[in-house]
Amino acid sequence: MESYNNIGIKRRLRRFFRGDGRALIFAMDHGFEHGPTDFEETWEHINPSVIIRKVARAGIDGVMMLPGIARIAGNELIGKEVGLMVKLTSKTELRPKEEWLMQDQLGFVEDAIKLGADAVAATVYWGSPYEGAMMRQFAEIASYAHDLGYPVVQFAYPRGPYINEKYGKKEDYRVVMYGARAAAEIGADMIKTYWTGSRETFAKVIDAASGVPVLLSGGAKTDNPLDFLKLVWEVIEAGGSGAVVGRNIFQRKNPETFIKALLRVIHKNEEPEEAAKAEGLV
Ligand SMILES: O=C(COP(=O)(O)O)[C@@H](O)[C@H](O)[C@H](O)COP(=O)(O)O
Repeated sequence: MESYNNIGIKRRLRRFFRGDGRALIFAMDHGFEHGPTDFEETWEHINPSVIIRKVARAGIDGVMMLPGIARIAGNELIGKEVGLMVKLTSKTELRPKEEWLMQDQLGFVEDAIKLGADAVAATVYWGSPYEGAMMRQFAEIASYAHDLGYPVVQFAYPRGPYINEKYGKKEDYRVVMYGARAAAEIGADMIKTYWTGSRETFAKVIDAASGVPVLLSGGAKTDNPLDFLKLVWEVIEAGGSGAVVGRNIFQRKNPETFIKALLRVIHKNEEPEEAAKAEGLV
């Protein structure tokens, strides 16, 4: 029975990655995690169908959404070769700040499967006072999903009071590396995490994940699109498996052009300047 499940996990994971083992995944959970104001600059993208249509048209490899957004915009993915990742945990920024270090489960593996998901995802804030609860939550989701042959993606985000005390900042490579290692050890099939500031240190994070693909978590939009292309270039040069990007795509007026430039960097090994020029970004 186990071998059946493993093949399922492998096949579904491949729906995100091209033959080069890399992927560009569009993230759209911001209306919940940050609030709808994240869409203010490009308001038409508040409608998930509008932005999902654009990203699919641009050739994105995968999309990550919460169950309700997948329900609203799922039609846009029918007939497209785009992997669907449904995230099953989250938090709002409306809750008291002392609870921001916890993500709760808001959907179930069965819901994701009914939505046609190829993978499910859950966040663990390593170092949080609620770490234990998120570990259990992740383990329960993973155990259930793995039994059914579905891969589980971990957003491995070290966050917590002791991290700052011990390492100074959560982006210290030793902290990110620790989170990625913990994600691999708990059974994640793909890891999304922070940039560590240099190619060399990010390569160590990848080593610590021991073969589990590590993707960059995008972060805030850069004013100059070239800066973000350069960041993704560094991730790929470090041996990273790609990027999961939200704001740097949907907060731009021309997301399709930007995606095409990112795909050039990720899949064609084009230098950022070259990719930006080819897509008319500079
Ligand atoms: O992890 C998330 C939010 O992280 P955050 O608490 O803002 O550091 C995800 O909800 C986002 O989808 C992810 O960060 C990717 O989106 P961008 O950071 O590229 O906008």
